[in-house]
Amino acid sequence: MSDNAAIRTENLNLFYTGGHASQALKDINIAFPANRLTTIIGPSGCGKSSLLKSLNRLHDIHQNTRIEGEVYLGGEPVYQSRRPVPDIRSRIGYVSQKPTALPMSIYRNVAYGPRIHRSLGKAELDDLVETYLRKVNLWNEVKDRLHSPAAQLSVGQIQRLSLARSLAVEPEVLLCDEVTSALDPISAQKVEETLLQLKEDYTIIMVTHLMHQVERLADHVVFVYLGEVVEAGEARTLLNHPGKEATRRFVSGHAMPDVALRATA
Ligand SMILES: Nc1ncnc2c1ncn2[C@@H]1O[C@H](COP(=O)(O)OP(=O)(O)OP(=O)(O)O)[C@@H](O)[C@H]1O
Repeated sequence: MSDNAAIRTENLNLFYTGGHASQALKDINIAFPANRLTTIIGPSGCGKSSLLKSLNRLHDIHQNTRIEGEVYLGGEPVYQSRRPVPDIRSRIGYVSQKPTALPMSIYRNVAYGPRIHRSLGKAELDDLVETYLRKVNLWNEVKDRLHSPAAQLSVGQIQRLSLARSLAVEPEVLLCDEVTSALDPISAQKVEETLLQLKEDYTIIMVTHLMHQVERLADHVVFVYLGEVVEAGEARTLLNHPGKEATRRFVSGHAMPDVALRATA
């Protein structure tokens, strides 16, 4: 287990217990290194998003899931914890593939989380909003219309605003679920550039389908297949010299055998 892990899982299992009961994650033991960008890759339906969401207890909002095992954030348990779940989530930000603006101004989108967690004066909030809009390279585009509805921004701008909103509560870890998949190529490039800057200061864990994005952004890669971690390691090594046959097939673009998950007995 890596000493510099920001977040790690221990014997993590996830079951969907609804009509089509299945085990989506099986005995996941994985460490995500601090201040690195880790991409989670694998064929469609193999459990990438399920793994990402299990890291900040996003499955809690669905009744038909069961989690076994544990996630440790900086050594503290995420599941067997006495802290309220919103406290835990404030330490692990999540940005989804669907760019979403809260129905309020650009300014208030960024100030929303910090206002819940801390009491801040106007000058402090102004500073905070500018800081996080700058961090996501959006400040210059919106500084003259901070109090306009955020919904008036382009989809690509809204995705960078979503990043700013997540970062404004000062998480240690940022989870990104295919955050460029809904964007045009130029907007996607801007988000990628932002992530490259952010990874200096944050632990970023990102699900992506795009191998060229993995090559551009990843320091570390986790390859998931059929709900299991097949292989994880330093990006260049894993991509160029995979240790497992399944990884080699996937990174070289071969079709993978059926990824339908096995039903639980
Ligand atoms: N809420 C749910 N209830 C039941 N099954 C689910 C639920 N969410 C996901 N699954 C199933 O769990 C498996 C893993 O899904 P998941 O979305 O984690 O895969 P993925 O690798 O992220 O896929 P993709 O790349 O297509 O987004 C799939 O078989 C999926 O159908």
